[in-house]
Amino acid sequence: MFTPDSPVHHALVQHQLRLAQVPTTQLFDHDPNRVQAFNCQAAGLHADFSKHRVDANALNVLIQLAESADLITKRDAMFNGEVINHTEQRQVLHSILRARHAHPTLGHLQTDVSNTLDRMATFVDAIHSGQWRGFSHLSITDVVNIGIGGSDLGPQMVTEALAPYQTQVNLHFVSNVDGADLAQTLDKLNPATTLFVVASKTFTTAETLTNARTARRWLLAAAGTEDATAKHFVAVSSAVARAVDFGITPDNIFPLWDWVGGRYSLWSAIGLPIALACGMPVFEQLLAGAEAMDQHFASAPLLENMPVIMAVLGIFYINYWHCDTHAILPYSHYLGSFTKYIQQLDMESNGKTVALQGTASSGHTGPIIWGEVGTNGQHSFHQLLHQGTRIVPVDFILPLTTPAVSAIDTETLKHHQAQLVANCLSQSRALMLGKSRVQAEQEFRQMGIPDAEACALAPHKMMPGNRPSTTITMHCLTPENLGALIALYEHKVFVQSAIWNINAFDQWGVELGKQLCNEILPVLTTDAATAFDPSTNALIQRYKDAHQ
Ligand SMILES: O=P(O)(O)OC[C@H]1O[C@H](O)[C@H](O)[C@@H](O)[C@@H]1O
Repeated sequence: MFTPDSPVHHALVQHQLRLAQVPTTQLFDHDPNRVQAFNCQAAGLHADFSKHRVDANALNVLIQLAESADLITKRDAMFNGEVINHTEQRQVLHSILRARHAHPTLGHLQTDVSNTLDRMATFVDAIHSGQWRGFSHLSITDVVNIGIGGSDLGPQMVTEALAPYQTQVNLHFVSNVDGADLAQTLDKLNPATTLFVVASKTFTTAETLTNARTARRWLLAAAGTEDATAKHFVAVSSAVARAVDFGITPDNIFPLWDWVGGRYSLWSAIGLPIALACGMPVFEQLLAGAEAMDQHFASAPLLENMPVIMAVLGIFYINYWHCDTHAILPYSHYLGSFTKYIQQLDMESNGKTVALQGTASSGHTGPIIWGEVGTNGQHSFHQLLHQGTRIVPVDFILPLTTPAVSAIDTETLKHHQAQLVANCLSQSRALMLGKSRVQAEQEFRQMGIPDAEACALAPHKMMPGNRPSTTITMHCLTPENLGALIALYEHKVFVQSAIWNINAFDQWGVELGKQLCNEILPVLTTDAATAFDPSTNALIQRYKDAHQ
């Protein structure tokens, strides 16, 4: 448990005070073995933790913090299917979706999973072979995934990340209830060759159902017959009856289970778009990569456990260095949506103020996650990372090689990749080294600026340095490595929740907005009187005036 008055807590306060006085470069000077000691290798990923503001003593105490929170017991409880999501009375078993080896007690769930994978394979094959035909007997060329949150971000991020593996249908994702999202997608498509995947675990999500109904009207207007729904709509849901009520044929509904959280669901049939775009073998490679990370998390000693080290370092910065935010900066164009995906995973899981027992949690919990692909962020917000008043710990994610592309020859592509890598390594180095007053003055003098003025201007060029980062590298962004990377973050989030003693698997905060939306919507669309707070009433009036 995360108890602020414990000896471990006091030790960490002292370590922070001590380490705040030690430049990171000095940590390297004191420990010639630091690069080897502060790195971790697992499931095709390598993490360099050596640029962090910790030494072996501090890291040992952080690991004690994890031990004192009963991390190992909690981890095993999750993998063994105990009901750890106590507010929803649910097991948390996304790991079963990717477990190839027979689980000692959860074999019945593995059977359901494997039956669903078989159904997915048959379906994907029918689409790819052209055997599945639309209302006018044409085969399917385009698939539109209609879903939001966990029923959108995962498959969207993965298909983008695995773009070099895409050989089959064209994929589109519609999530926003703003009609422009669906309209812009439909504008490009031919109803006769378009298939919709309505992805919703609960099948109650208003945005998804509104988009799905409008898409169905668009289809039926072209097809002229209700029968077309069965040929152009499939669903992924744990609420099969609701999907049937919507008009989707039972044979076209892929199941999902309440032991899979929405933001952990891309490994289930929610990943159908991934299999449709890249093929079932690629989807299975993704699962295999995640399983390799599960095995590492389940068995490696805590001090050599990649998600555990990431998690405890994160806690050190949040609770002892008082860092509020954490940047995720992937140096890969293919990982353009990775940060957005981790935002949901991390912030929806650990954005909590209540401990498991219902009391207020002690200290801050989940970080504010933000970021952008390198090198774009460098020309935008990195200024704040280098010279802003706040320390922002960073994860740099760097595939070392990039897959061949058709429009650029291999040598030129290699040249681009070298520049990308040089940028990534320079950023983590610059964050760590900063720039001293002497260096800054010298640079101004070299520009021909007189001494006195160079001294006066120097503070503007100075950078504090000692800003911490992890660099995660992999040989290439393969499906396996991507699976491992996602699972790494899932487990990092879990470890932090275990130490903060919060439930990472519910999301009651999201519900209030949904409830209030259900109250406001009828007032916007009918003559019902507004009876909310004065600000909301006035805003509703502005909406009504705009629609006079
Ligand atoms: O899949 P659905 O039931 O439609 O839910 C979609 C999303 O809804 C809510 O916003 C939840 O907070 C998310 O965790 C979930 O992924």
